[in-house]
Amino acid sequence: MALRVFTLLLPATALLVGAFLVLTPVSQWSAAQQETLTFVPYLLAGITGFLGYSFKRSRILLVAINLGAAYFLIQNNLQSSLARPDNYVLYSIISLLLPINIALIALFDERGVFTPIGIARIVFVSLGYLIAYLLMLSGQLGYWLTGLPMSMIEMAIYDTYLSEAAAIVFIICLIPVILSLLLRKTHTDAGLLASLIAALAMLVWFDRPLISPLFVSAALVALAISVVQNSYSMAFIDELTAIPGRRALNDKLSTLGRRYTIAMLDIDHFKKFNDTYGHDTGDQVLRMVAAKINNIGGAGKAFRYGGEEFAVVFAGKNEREALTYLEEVREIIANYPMAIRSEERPEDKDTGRQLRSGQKGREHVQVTISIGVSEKDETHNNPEAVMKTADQALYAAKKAGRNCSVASHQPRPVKKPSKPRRSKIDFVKA
Ligand SMILES: Nc1nc2c(ncn2[C@@H]2O[C@H](COP(=O)(O)OP(=O)(O)OP(=O)(O)O)[C@@H](O)[C@H]2O)c(=O)[nH]1
Repeated sequence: MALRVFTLLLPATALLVGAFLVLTPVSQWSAAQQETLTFVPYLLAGITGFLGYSFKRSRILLVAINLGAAYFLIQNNLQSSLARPDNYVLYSIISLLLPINIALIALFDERGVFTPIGIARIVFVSLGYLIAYLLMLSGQLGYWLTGLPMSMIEMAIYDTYLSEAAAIVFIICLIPVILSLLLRKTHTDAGLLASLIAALAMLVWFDRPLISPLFVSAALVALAISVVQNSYSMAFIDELTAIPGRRALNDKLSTLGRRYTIAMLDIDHFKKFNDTYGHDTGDQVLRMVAAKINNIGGAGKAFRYGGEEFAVVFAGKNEREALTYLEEVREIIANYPMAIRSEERPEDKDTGRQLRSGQKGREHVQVTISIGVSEKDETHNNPEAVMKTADQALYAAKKAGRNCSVASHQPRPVKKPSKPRRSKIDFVKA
């Protein structure tokens, strides 16, 4: 899980670090260049918001509005000293609206933009900024200063402008944003966390020249990237196993060169497994098997072909070379004791008795896979033909007793199945 979250956060982290690193060089740009830079966030807010709308990522659209509106107020009303009462009140309002809106957006589910709830959310996110803007225009904001709590008036936490109250709000708002990322593990949630951190950095170092255009731009680009990554995942990554799916396999097959090997892998007696332990435990097994296959050596690329069938493509390798890695992964899976929760007791009485005699609470099951493998040669000289022969070899592996690999050029199992699984089906790990 940690690796997945780390991968999700990688582009956003790179962007924020990049924005921080260019702060000093950018402040040495000419006045005209700096002026141009201040328009970039508007453009990015428009593009990101449009992407969010087009790809039905309403939360992305809402954050783009949130960042865009805050940036508009900063650029138009906060380019003079924060010692002015109205400026400080506006700064304080922005430092509360930004994190609170992001935290609420993190809690929202995805909804259509032009639905009553979608429109209500857009109004809600924009309203605070609109009211603040109108009050600022009327010159009344400064009068509020006397009404603000002391913790907001104290200008500094150490040497930053952020008030203690705003700092506490930021910390509280981090909780739903981080929880949403850990639970949903989506690119959108990674973009939301990046936006919150960018907002915090911008407000903490508020007096640094061009901090707002740079950090708002970094957050908006991170959000736009998250939309693209999300669409890629939906199209190419299998949702259940989180490894590339059939479409990604077709893509890979179209790029193969002169030498390659394709393997087809299938979980043995998976129907019986599902019937015995239930579909949810079956899904758990599929994820475990996919994870092991995905870690295969020899630069093999794993795909979920469909159902309980997987494909591994070895570019630049022959059958013999690929078999070393495939046999390795077959044995890893065969020897892996998968713990299942005790409430997932099998319906089958015999298996249940065997399970109960094992470790209480942590029952272990074990599955095996069969493998068919084939390389490109003169007769099978395109990926479709190679896959077909790999499939025939897989059928031969099933007939030979399962839990073994068969190569198309050598139609006997590479290694005799240590535990043939033709008739007696037993998933319980001894
Ligand atoms: N839990 C779960 N089961 C799935 C999924 N996709 C396919 N299956 C099941 O996989 C089973 C495949 O069964 P079969 O094709 O008959 O093959 P098998 O039982 O594995 O037998 P052999 O391949 O001959 O060893 C079916 O029961 C499907 O319902 C899935 O996403 N989740």
